[in-house]
Amino acid sequence: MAGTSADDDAQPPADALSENPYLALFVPASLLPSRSDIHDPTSPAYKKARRKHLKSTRNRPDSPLDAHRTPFRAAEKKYKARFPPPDLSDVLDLAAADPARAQEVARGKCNGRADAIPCEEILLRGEEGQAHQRRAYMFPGTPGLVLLPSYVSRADQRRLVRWALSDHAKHPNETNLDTHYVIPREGLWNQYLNVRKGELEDIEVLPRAAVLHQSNPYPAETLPEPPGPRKLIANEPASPTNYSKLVSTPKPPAPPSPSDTLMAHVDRSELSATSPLVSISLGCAAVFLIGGLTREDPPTPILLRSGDVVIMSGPACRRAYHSVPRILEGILPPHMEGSDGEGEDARDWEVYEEYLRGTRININVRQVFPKGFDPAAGSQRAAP
Ligand SMILES: O=C(O)CCC(=O)C(=O)O
Ligand SMILES: [Fe+2]
Repeated sequence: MAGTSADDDAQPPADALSENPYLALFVPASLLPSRSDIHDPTSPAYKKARRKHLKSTRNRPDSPLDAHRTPFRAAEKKYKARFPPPDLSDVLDLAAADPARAQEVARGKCNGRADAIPCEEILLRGEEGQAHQRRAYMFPGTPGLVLLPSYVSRADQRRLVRWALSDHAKHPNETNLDTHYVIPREGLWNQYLNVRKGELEDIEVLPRAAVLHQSNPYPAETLPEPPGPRKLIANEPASPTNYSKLVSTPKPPAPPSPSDTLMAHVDRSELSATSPLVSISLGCAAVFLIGGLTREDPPTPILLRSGDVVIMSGPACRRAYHSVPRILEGILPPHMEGSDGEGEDARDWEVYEEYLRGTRININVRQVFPKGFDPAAGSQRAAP
């Protein structure tokens, strides 16, 4: 976070105050934007970032994707931009209207707006009269999309972070790193924890290519290309009829990605194109874009914060283009900081916090096979 001085603290965040009536009540001066803030065009930080940006883009060739920039691609480029930092005022940010999340919102250098996108609010059943009754939001522009802001409790968010890193990202589960590296059975995260505790000497993680160079299961034309301008992905959607063919074709390893963002794609691996997908966001906030069945449909931008849940359901939404072009790294909600919990929660949280500060974790649950489909036989079972 940018450093502050007494002088810096005297500057009120004019735009933020006009957007969020709760800010004035909750924001400690140390959290207000400072003169060393990249969002302030008069600050030295902004000028330095501008010089760096001009220098780094001087001789860069245009990506072939930019020759015809679809509305989806244009939106991705906008939110990806490092300089100048993107304006998020057209991004839906429901936390901006929730007094319970005012501190979390106040930390952001760029926030969205609670009224940026038309949506319909529904009070969740069975929560009437509770202090913080949770709500769901539906979108007339994207049928099948449901957003449940702040659905996961703060304690559960911390539990899920531990579960994702320590319990889930290890054998027998596969991660994208398994494609390129020989990963220890206890998983990279647990190995890292043991090294930090001094219980284990650091082990070098070797690229698979270095270990298995003599037996490459992939035909030469499917090998990943070196990182370069991004290419559009258009895999054949899975279905009960082409399932056997798809599973018997080796999947080429994905090229190494320069960052944690997720390019526009349609979820095509599920044979069931209509069962709902449930997605939980943890850690740093991110801009999520969801469009239509082609990249020509302009996407809806939504800021997903820690604890938010998205449900993608129905044929239009399950096969809609979506992406995560931006993680707002460096800023965590207050409840993801500090080991002030009890028991399990207080145990070595520091290392999780340190990791999360630059990261967003997404956990999603999806049904791959339709009811009655037998993956071993590769066919639909006859109805009983
Ligand atoms: O990170 C997200 O919110 C979306 C993840 C996603 O689209 C995917 O895993 O297919
Ligand atoms: Fe996806």
